[in-house]
Amino acid sequence: MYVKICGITQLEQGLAIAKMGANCLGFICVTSSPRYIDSKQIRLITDKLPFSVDRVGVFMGVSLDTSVDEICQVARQSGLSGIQLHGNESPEFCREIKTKLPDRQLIKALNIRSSQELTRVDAYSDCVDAILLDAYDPKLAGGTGKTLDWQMLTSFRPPCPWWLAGGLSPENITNALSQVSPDGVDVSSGVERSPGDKDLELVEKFIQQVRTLKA
Ligand SMILES: O=C(O)c1ccccc1N[C@@H]1O[C@H](COP(=O)(O)O)[C@@H](O)[C@H]1O
Repeated sequence: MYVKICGITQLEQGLAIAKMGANCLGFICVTSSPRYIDSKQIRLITDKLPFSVDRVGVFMGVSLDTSVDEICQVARQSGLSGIQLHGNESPEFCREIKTKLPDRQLIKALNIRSSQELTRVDAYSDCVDAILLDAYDPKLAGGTGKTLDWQMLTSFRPPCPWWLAGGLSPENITNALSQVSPDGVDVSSGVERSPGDKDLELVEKFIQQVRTLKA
């Protein structure tokens, strides 16, 4: 199972988490987030990471008016291998990013309120590499610590890979994975002391639990 640890802001923590066996580190490129990190700081971390570890930037493409070109520029400057779109980006916006950066992994995050909203996935499954499902919050796009209703996802099998996010932690990951079968999991606030400051013990516990359940 693919494990992404998101909201990395410190070099030493990023390197330690890579050593623990995370498949991917996430960097928040949304300026309004308390986990925001700029291109220069991301580059200092990505330059030192092993090539085997993916490095994904999290963006909000439309609602904060970050254009395709700005995202591409940050991706290149930061040495990102992937882009996670966590705003109201359309499938066309995703296609434009994929055309300009064909070699980067593209993940579209959707904040889901109800089982009816799962059909939103259909419009994206042919233009992204993975769909990420996160919980809905009226004020914040992500990093909220809110969980999805896992019960509504027990038979969720989209035509593309999908990752489970939203309020995951070492305490609830076993329960979550006993109900749903994602291709990957993504965690941020559930393994930190304060926004952007990861608790390495919690990160290790989280990764170990996932590896015990799903190799
Ligand atoms: O973490 C943030 O501050 C953030 C800001 C804007 C968009 C997305 C953000 N984080 C993403 O939210 C999910 C779930 O986080 P959590 O585990 O519930 O804290 C995750 O994909 C982060 O990448």
